[in-house]
Amino acid sequence: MQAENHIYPIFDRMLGRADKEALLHQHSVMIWFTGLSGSGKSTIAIALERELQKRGLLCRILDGDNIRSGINNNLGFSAEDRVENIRRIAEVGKLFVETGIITLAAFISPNNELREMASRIIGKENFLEIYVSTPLEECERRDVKGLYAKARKGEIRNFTGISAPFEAPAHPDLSLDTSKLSVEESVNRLLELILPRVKAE
Ligand SMILES: Nc1ncnc2c1ncn2[C@@H]1O[C@H](COP(=O)(O)OS(=O)(=O)O)[C@@H](OP(=O)(O)O)[C@H]1O
Ligand SMILES: Nc1ncnc2c1ncn2[C@@H]1O[C@H](COP(=O)(O)OP(=O)(O)O)[C@@H](O)[C@H]1O
Repeated sequence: MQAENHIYPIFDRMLGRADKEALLHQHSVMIWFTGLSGSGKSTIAIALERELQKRGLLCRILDGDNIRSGINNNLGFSAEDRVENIRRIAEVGKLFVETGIITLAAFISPNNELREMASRIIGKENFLEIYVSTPLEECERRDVKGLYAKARKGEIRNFTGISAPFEAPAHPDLSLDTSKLSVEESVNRLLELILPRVKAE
């Protein structure tokens, strides 16, 4: 009882998302990129972050390079591990969004169940789903990391698009096929969608 009396007044005084957003002169949102390996998720996120920063907007990118190599370095690509991967990313993403930061997550997140879980954790109203819909043939032609070749040879198991499924989102907020759109065109489409939401009045 005594502990509660001490703790509650402190929580009452804790600064909230609105205070952080006011400090940063922006509104936060989660921009969730989904698509095959090599579809262009990270490339577009990086280019978008630069454009938002030019406009005085603070962003944070979450991608395989900073998540799978760190907080999630004990996870692989089984169905169970992908659930835990996305769950942790969504929880971390939620913290950034609550800090007023525009958050860009670039993960394959290969099915509706995973993306719905992320949206539920972060809050539907804070979540924009961007489907980078570049066809498998183009991703495989690019084969940026040589992983498709290895997957075709059976050297990598459960490889999305080859030996593990990818379920396209039914109603994404935006679709970007990078076999047809330049990076600049994709970024411009994203800016049209995002700027009205994130700019402070
Ligand atoms: N089996 C298998 N399937 C898919 N991808 C694999 C696999 N093994 C390693 N990789 C590399 O890991 C990157 C995908 O990680 P994600 O965290 O985005 O995947 S997931 O959302 O949990 O499905 C993905 O990187 P991106 O190219 O950045 O998408 C791959 O390079
Ligand atoms: N129009 C385009 N949009 C995005 N990426 C493109 C485009 N054309 C070619 N690429 C190349 O495709 C690759 C996409 O890789 P990456 O961004 O790492 O994809 P992902 O994060 O989805 O795995 C990069 O080498 C990038 O330079």
